[in-house]
Amino acid sequence: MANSKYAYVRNFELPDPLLPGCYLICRLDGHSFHRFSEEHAFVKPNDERALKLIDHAAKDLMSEYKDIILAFGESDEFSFLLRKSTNLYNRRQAKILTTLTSYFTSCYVFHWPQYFPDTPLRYPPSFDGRIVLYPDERAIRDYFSWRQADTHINNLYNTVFWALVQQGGQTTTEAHATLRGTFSAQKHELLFQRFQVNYNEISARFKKGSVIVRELLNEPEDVTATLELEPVTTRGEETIRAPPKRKEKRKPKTTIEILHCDIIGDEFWQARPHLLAS
Ligand SMILES: Nc1nc2c(ncn2[C@@H]2O[C@H](COP(=O)(O)OP(=O)(O)OP(=O)(O)O)[C@@H](O)[C@H]2O)c(=O)[nH]1
Ligand SMILES: [Mg+2]
Repeated sequence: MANSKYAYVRNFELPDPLLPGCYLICRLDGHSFHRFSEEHAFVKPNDERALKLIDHAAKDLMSEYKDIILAFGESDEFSFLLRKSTNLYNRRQAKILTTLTSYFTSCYVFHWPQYFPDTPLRYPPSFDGRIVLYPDERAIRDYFSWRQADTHINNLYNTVFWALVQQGGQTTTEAHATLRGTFSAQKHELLFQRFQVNYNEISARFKKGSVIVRELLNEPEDVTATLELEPVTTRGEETIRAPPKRKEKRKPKTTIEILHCDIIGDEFWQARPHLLAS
């Protein structure tokens, strides 16, 4: 074959399988969103439009890839949990990471005009991505607790910081200096005393981030099973019933829900044992 002398280059393409039996977390993060948020005049510290947009892209990704069972997002990042038994693209790392990242990015751009109707995109945004393998449920729960704790710490800091700048008239350098070394309780107090803001009353979306979960739907009774018992004919005194049909193994029905709730602690996970089961 004319091409055969070139075909050896194929051998340089090495397989990149992800270890079986481990949970996969794919985390995507906006590239240089400090600049992107400035150029597109995001509201500080939280732009609800931007957060709803990134949630929308994440939900689209979960609709497209059914093996994503849970996602958590804050600021310019989203983490996606894939079930440990997933065989998506034969668990090829580059294939999974690149398709997820590019589909998510396309969805972000695709829905942009819906959330920013008066702000045309000045340049195309991009996201970086990584996949990390986790061996057990404990690590998965700790991973999401870590991201949500991060959301809380950043949001509290940013809320007080921008109150000091926007309402308190401090420069950004002064505001950083005011907050240096302060504990959480002191930040709450400062917000309340100086700006009459009760942090607990701030939107849950800002305080807790976005949790997107594939919830199990309660399935209605299987009506075909009852119909199968109806007699189809009689011979003499004998009633002949339809032969029992082989019951189809149905996948449980699911729905994708966006929540802004505590994922730290047992309650969330105990209510959803299906998430980490397979
Ligand atoms: N004003 C505003 N800025 C936001 C919002 N969400 C994210 N950002 C910006 O996006 C940044 C995200 O942080 P990082 O991911 O650490 O920073 P980055 O500039 O994206 O840098 P890399 O991720 O390393 O490329 C924040 O520091 C903010 O500047 C928002 O709702 N409002
Ligand atoms: Mg970023």
